[in-house]
Amino acid sequence: MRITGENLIGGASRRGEGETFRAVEAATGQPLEPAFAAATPADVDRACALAAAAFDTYRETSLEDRARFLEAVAEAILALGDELIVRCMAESGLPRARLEGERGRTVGQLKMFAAVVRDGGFLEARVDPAQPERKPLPRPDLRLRQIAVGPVAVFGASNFPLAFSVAGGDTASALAAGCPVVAKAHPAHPGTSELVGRAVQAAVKQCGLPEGVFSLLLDAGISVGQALVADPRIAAVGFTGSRRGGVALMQAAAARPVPIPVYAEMSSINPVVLLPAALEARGRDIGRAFAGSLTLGSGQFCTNPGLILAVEGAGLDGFVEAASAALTEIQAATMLTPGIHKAYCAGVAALEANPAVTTLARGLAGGTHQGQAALFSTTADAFLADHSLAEEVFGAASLIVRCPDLATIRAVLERLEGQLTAALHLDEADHEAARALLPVLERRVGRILVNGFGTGVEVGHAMVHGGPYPATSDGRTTSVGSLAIHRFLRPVSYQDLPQALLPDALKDANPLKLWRREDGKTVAPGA
Ligand SMILES: NC(=O)C1=CN([C@@H]2O[C@H](COP(=O)(O)OP(=O)(O)OC[C@H]3O[C@@H](n4cnc5c(N)ncnc54)[C@H](O)[C@@H]3O)[C@@H](O)[C@H]2O)C=CC1
Ligand SMILES: O=C(O)CCC(=O)C(=O)O
Repeated sequence: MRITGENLIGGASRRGEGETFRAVEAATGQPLEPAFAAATPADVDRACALAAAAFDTYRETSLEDRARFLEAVAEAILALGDELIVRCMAESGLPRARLEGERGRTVGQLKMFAAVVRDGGFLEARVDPAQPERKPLPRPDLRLRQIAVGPVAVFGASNFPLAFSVAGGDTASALAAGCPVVAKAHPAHPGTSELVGRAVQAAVKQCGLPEGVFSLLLDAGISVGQALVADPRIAAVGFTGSRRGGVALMQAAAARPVPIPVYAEMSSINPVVLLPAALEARGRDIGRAFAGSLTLGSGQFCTNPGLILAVEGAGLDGFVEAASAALTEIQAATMLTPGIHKAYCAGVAALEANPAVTTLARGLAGGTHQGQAALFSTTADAFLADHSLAEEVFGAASLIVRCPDLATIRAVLERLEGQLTAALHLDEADHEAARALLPVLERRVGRILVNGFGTGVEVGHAMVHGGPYPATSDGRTTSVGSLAIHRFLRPVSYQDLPQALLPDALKDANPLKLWRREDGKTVAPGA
């Protein structure tokens, strides 16, 4: 499929008349063909108008039709074949195996949401039948279901150009909920975005859906994104990226005459706590495993282990030695964009220059656009005194905080901002210490894991990829897993509506065969 550099507005392709820009080959910094042209305010307006026009039809598509559409998107992405992978490798600098895996995750995610839609449980149908004889007052007939919130603006992430981008988790969950999507392509991978966008556009057509169900807009800067979030027809926003970008979108959404929710996944340093018995027994092994997780994808994961907490002693020394030895052998790897590489180098330089920080190890030096891994240490006192030490350095850099005792580890955790994940490395003898930390971790993070690292998020029903601010803008939700659909739904109650006017999900005959909550009890279809 030829990449044209056009915006996809409903069923049409339209060359923008805004600023022209090119994708950059991540490995070399060289511009790639073709030239892309940013959308104009008129393009944003048209995409939003089409999305609004499609909304009532799309949100009432049958569960089966909507599920088939999601599967058609998955098939269309696979049908792009190797061309998608090759373009994505060039634009992101990520290796083939990683991107093939990410494509599998993207397609799997769409299929999971197809199954969620078919199941219908997300509608959360509830029926409280009327009680006309109730004293002192009769009870009305009340029924509830979840409906789609409206058109959703999706901002793709630079670091997951497939699974968190144009047809990634935000788009899949919004479409599953019944929301049209207007996606804003990340300027770091516009070609990849166009290819995937065309696959979604083709699936919309193939399934006979209104064209406004999906549009894709291009921009090298921020004006299109700002206009999109300000558009009165947009009802919610999904975003993965920097704290600065996420907060700017939250502010833009809050400043609207009608504010809307922004689901932004932003920054996280993902504390890893090494408990004493585990450190003593296998500190070196954990150190080697840590070096692998830290440098995966050149460290460009928001789940990257950026902070290690442990009590001083021989166990920690063994961990440091093994992790440092492993890191010094690790090749530098191409980073996603020159800007992200520059930000990483600045973050590492600031740590190197901090008098309270010791540089323990650096990975092998690389080329101009390659990130060189870095491991640092500091004391708990220094960490607690200097807020900058808790800031995310996006890339393969991590800071070990040497603590005098477990109480200090707890104090450091109490001081951290909200995080996506926390990991505990423990043996059975550490259970009591872990039990004391769990309430703190539950307050601070979205996912607590044991004897592992947070990189590589499983897409499933029990996954939370979220966390209190600033890990995300709203810690009550997740951007990965089936629960993500709830970000784009809202409940509506129907009081005393005649059967003929009720949605199928709530009719007495239960034609959709849903599990429902009837008078407070969960009832199987047909029971
Ligand atoms: N925590 C995470 O998951 C990630 C964090 N990052 C961090 O973000 C930095 C920059 O990476 P990017 O991917 O370029 O993130 P970014 O936040 O700068 O951009 C993400 C998207 O939001 C848009 N955007 C940014 N600011 C905006 C604004 N004020 N108004 C409207 N739209 C706006 C951009 O055009 C882009 O499409 C990295 O160096 C890293 O620190 C990047 C990727 C993932
Ligand atoms: O670790 C993962 O699989 C996902 C990480 C992520 O969501 C991100 O880096 O933005």
